[in-house]
Amino acid sequence: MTIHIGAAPGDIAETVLLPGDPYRAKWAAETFLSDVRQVNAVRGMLGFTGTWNGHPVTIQGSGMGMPSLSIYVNELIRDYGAQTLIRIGSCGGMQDHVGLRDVVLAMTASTVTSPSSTIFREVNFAPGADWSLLRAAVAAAEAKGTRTHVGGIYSSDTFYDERPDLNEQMVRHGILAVEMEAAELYMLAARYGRRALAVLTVSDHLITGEALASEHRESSFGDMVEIALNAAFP
Ligand SMILES: Nc1nc(Cl)c2ncn([C@@H]3O[C@H](CO)[C@@H](O)[C@H]3O)c2n1
Repeated sequence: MTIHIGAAPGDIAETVLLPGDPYRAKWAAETFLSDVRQVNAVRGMLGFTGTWNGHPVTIQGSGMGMPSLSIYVNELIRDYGAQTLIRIGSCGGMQDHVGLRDVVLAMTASTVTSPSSTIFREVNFAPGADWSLLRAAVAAAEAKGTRTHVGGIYSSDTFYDERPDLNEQMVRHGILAVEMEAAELYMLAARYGRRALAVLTVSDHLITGEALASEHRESSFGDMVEIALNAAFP
C-alpha cells in the first residue's frame, strides 16, 4: 500500500503496462490477461494483475501528463519493485508518413520540461527506450504486419495551445508524434536501472487534422497491447 496505489505487496507484477486511461487498463486486462484481479482503485486510477501466456502482468493506469505518470511509476518501482514498464497509449502524428492507426515505438522522447527537470537542471538528458524491449517490439510489430515507425517523439505538457514554433521545430527535426508521458517514464527507468518503452498508436494527426473514429480505437489499441506483451516476453 502506498500513498497512491492500494495494492498489497506481491499484487504488482515485475512487468507493468501503463495506459493513461484507467478504463483502458480494465479493457486491456480483461481482453488479454487470464486470472485477472483488480489491485488498485485509489482515486479511480484502476490497476489489474493477471497472467499472459503464464507470465504475471500488471496493467495500471498512469493518468494524463508526466506529473501523474511520475507518481505512479515512482511508487511502482520504489515500493513494488517493477522491473519492466511499458507505456501503451495514444499519440498525435506529426509527420506525413505517420498515419492514423499506425504504431509508433518511441526510441527517444524530447521535452521542454518534465518532473525531472529540477534534478537535471542545465543538463539536456536524452530519455531513451530500453534496447532489448525496443528490438523485441519491432520484431513483434513486423510479425503482426503492423505499420510501425521507430524514432523520436515529443512528450508535451499540454494538449491545447501548444506553442506553434515548438511543433514546427519538432516536425523539422523528424519527431514522429506527440503525447504527454513517455519522457518521464524513460527518465525514471534510467534513474532506477529499469527497462522502459512506449508503444503508441496514432489516434490523431496534427498535420492532417484527422482523428481516429471511436469504433477503430479499440481494435488499433489491441495491436499495441499485443506488441507490448510480446516485447516484454519475446
Ligand atoms: N498533447 C497531445 N496531443 C495529441 Cl494530438 C495527443 N494524442 C494523444 N495524446 C495522448 O492522449 C492524452 C490526451 O488525450 C495524453 O495522455 C497524451 O499522451 C495526445 N497528447
